[in-house]
Amino acid sequence: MKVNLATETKNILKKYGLHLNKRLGQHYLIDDSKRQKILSYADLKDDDVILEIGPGIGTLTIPIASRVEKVIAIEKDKKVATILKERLKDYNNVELIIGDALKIDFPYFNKIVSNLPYKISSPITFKLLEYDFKFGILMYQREFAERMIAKPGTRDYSRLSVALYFMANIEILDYIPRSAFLPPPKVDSTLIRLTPREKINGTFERTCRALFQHKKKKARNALIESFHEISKEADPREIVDLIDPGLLEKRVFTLTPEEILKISNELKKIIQCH
Ligand SMILES: C[S@@+](CC[C@H](N)C(=O)[O-])C[C@H]1O[C@@H](n2cnc3c(N)ncnc32)[C@H](O)[C@@H]1O
Repeated sequence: MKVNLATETKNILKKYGLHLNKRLGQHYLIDDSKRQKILSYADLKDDDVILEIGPGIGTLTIPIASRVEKVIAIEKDKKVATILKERLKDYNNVELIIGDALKIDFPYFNKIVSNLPYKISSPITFKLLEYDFKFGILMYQREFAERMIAKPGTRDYSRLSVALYFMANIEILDYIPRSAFLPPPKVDSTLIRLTPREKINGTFERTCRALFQHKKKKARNALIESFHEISKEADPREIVDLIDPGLLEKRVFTLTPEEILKISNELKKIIQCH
């Protein structure tokens, strides 16, 4: 049966007198065919425990809850959560946590399915990747998704692209136009599958941070200028001069993730011996 998700959503908002708050990224999905796609990519199984960040009024939560063992839904907005609680009264397999997903330790989950609030895209992605799970079906602002998968030498290549290159496998699944949301945001969205790979170490993270503060400079200058991000004790020039000079001559935005890893491994060894 074809569901008119737009009418259903408008009716719920009207019934509860809810005004959506753009600052909380409250753009609710109203395109049922896109919702079905998300659910199908999630490949839901009876024994799945699904984490959902920002369930809103339950557009994804309710159909997910009817197919899996458990849903953990974390919603920051108390008023929205009250509506969701009411809508979920016939479901005893949803743990609704009211709070900021960035500040809460996640209970066990094996998959995450979320239409994310875009403001927290970066910190929530890194937080998620601290956990072990099978995969996530996640909606991001299109520009952010492009930065996630950007290649060296391109405009979008960033600290995020380098870290995620090692931490996750990212596949673009679909593009979602702004008209699929109520109210329509100013940007289009991208649906991705994110599959965790390896965890990265602290030195690598700090090296990326130092380098990408000066994306267009040569690696040598970037490292010296932001060496405080890596170590406060060692003398920057003394340390940096011990790194492979071929790498130091390259501009930061042209370094491949493997080259950045090499720099960070060399730095780690040198600092340990110092
Ligand atoms: C883009 S809407 C998605 C709503 C619904 N899942 C959908 O697909 O229509 C994002 C939701 O995240 C909530 N939110 C915003 N910041 C949050 C945070 N830090 N932690 C948890 N929820 C948050 C918003 O209140 C909003 O309900």
